[in-house]
Amino acid sequence: MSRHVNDESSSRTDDTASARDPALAVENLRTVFHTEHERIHAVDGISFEIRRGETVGLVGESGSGKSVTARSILGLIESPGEIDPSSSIRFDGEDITEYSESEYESIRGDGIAMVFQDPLSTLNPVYTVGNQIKEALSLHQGLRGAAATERAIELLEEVGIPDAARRVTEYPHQFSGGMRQRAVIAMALACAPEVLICDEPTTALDVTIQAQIIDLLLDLQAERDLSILFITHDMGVIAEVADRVNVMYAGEIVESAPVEPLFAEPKHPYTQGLLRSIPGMQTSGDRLETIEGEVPTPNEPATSCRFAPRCPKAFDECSQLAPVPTDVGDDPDHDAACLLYPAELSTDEAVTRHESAGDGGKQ
Ligand SMILES: Nc1ncnc2c1ncn2[C@@H]1O[C@H](COP(=O)(O)OP(=O)(O)OP(=O)(O)O)[C@@H](O)[C@H]1O
Ligand code: NI
Repeated sequence: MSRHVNDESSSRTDDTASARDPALAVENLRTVFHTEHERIHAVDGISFEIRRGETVGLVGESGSGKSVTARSILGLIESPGEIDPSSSIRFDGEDITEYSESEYESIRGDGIAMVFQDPLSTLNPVYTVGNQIKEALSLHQGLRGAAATERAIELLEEVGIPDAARRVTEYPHQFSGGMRQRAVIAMALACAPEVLICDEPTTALDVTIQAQIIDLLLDLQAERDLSILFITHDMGVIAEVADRVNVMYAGEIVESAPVEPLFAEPKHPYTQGLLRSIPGMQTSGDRLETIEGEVPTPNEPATSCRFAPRCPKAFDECSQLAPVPTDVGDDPDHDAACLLYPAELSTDEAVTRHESAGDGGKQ
């Protein structure tokens, strides 16, 4: 959402534009679930990009729409869910939201791979870990037999599994939780993806193992120039992994910034609340704060700020007008969807700005 008109036109005239194009560009993604009684706007008009070799974090409390975003990118939304036709997800120069199931199959794994929270949802208990990696290698790289076995062992070594030549013949239940997640990452790498989506990949693991898996992902990214979308509800993890952060709330991105300014100067009251709720981040002497209340289910179109009922800074207009992503100050890379911004304007002026941007598009 920081794609300002000038950036776009200048990159088009540049010879190296394609090399600098983002690996993945999500624009105005809307994913709706039609249930018997309501329409749930699980992802409600979000835009972000992942550049090559970059890790973009998507962070927010439970129910904010992170996993639906990931599943939308991979073409895994099933009835009663639907991606609105006005949405676009560009990968390799094409809008993949228009892909058929067989076209999606051709990019899943090869182009965009995913690592889930629970490795057992990816690993099949009845096949050895090695055979599952070899299956991926055969499908995506055309490798079979001894060459595939050799490559599977290499991949297990690459993800830090000791004694890989022996473990390649073992079953998932013979692996510990951390080793299983490493094996899943090896499977994802077997497809040599450009983009890796990690949905809470460390949430089920204890803290030490969690740190090891994060280190592994960062190493692999540097070696393979991977673009990573890292989904978590944990601000502490985001601080370690992300180059850029998108904060999600009730289907919307409420703040977007490179990681340093996001932590140093969070602008959206929701981000400020999330940061106060991580141990060690609150001002000394304060008790650990959590944000009161829960993420509402976005079952109506946004006609107000969805965070307003929980927001300590809310004023009347917040419940009457939906804010749009806005530059918060001088940094064009730092946006917040909040009526408090742009900060240099008076509240009335800012409200008017959001009103007209909401009618005619974004800022
Ligand atoms: N199949 C479905 N049918 C109806 N609603 C759904 C479906 N899948 C997700 N939702 C709704 O979409 C919203 C976003 O869910 P999502 O799983 O993306 O949240 P999340 O941010 O990943 O949360 P968590 O941190 O708990 O994983 C929620 O309100 C959820 O109830
Ligand atoms: Ni989720």
